[in-house]
Amino acid sequence: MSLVCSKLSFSYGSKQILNDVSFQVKRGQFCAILGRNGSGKSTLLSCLCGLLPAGSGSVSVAGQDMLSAGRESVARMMSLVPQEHGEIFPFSVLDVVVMGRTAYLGAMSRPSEADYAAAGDILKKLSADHLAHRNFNRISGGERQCVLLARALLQTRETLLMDEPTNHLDFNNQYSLLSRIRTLCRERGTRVVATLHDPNLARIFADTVVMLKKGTVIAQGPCSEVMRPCALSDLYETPTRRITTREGLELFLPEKALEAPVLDGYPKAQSNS
Ligand SMILES: Nc1ncnc2c1ncn2[C@@H]1O[C@H](COP(=O)(O)OP(=O)(O)OP(=O)(O)O)[C@@H](O)[C@H]1O
Repeated sequence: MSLVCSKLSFSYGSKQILNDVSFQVKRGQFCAILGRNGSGKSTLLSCLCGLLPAGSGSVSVAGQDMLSAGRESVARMMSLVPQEHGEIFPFSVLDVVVMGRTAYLGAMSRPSEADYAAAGDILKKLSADHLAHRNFNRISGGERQCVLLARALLQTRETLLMDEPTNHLDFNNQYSLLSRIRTLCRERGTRVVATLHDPNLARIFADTVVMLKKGTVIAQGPCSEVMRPCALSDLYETPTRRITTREGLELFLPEKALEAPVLDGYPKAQSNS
């Protein structure tokens, strides 16, 4: 019961953005997509859920072909939390979350009390129930991110696509949110495909990683096997070192951080590769 992306390609006009991208994500697994700015991460998410038409290749979820499926069928199998979220009609947060039920409603029907209860329940699980009656346009960027995550979780239990979910979040909330997402997905068996800019967040929270360089997958597999300094040096085109904490946690830093003048006067960082 996997999401299977096979030989997916996409171009904007004559500019090839994705080249034969293939990977799989099982139920309950968190897959991080890593790559430099402009490497095609957001484009990949848009192609997976049919917002952009793939030039070739296939995408299936639990054996169901997503590229030929109708919008509602796709929406029941995949939900996308976008990177940017501008102002919308001044809906309450609860109304925005309940929009996650749209794919399940008939043309003229309205969300039921049960839909609203489920929306409130998801907000509570994300510790965001205090926002329920606020105007969506008047909450902070990080709070909006959380509300759109709640909407996506209400939309489907199958697959969550997240474009830079930590974008608007402070240092503490980045860890809180990813930790909650991982727990929720394990409990519900939801697959997560998330683009991340910080390889350390991927190392801590993801099960698998796909490294995308100029639209081509250069490495993929379990984080513990694939996330090596040489692979990250190649991906980000900057020499990268691994630092292992006393607790055994592996973290990565570009060498330029270790050489930065700010380290003057501090004990030298212990790096082991
Ligand atoms: N509408 C568009 N028309 C033409 N080219 C585009 C369009 N949108 C994006 N691109 C180009 O496609 C490439 C991939 O963009 P994409 O947004 O997928 O990269 P990304 O890896 O998500 O980048 P970032 O990490 O900066 O968000 C970039 O070269 C970008 O300039």
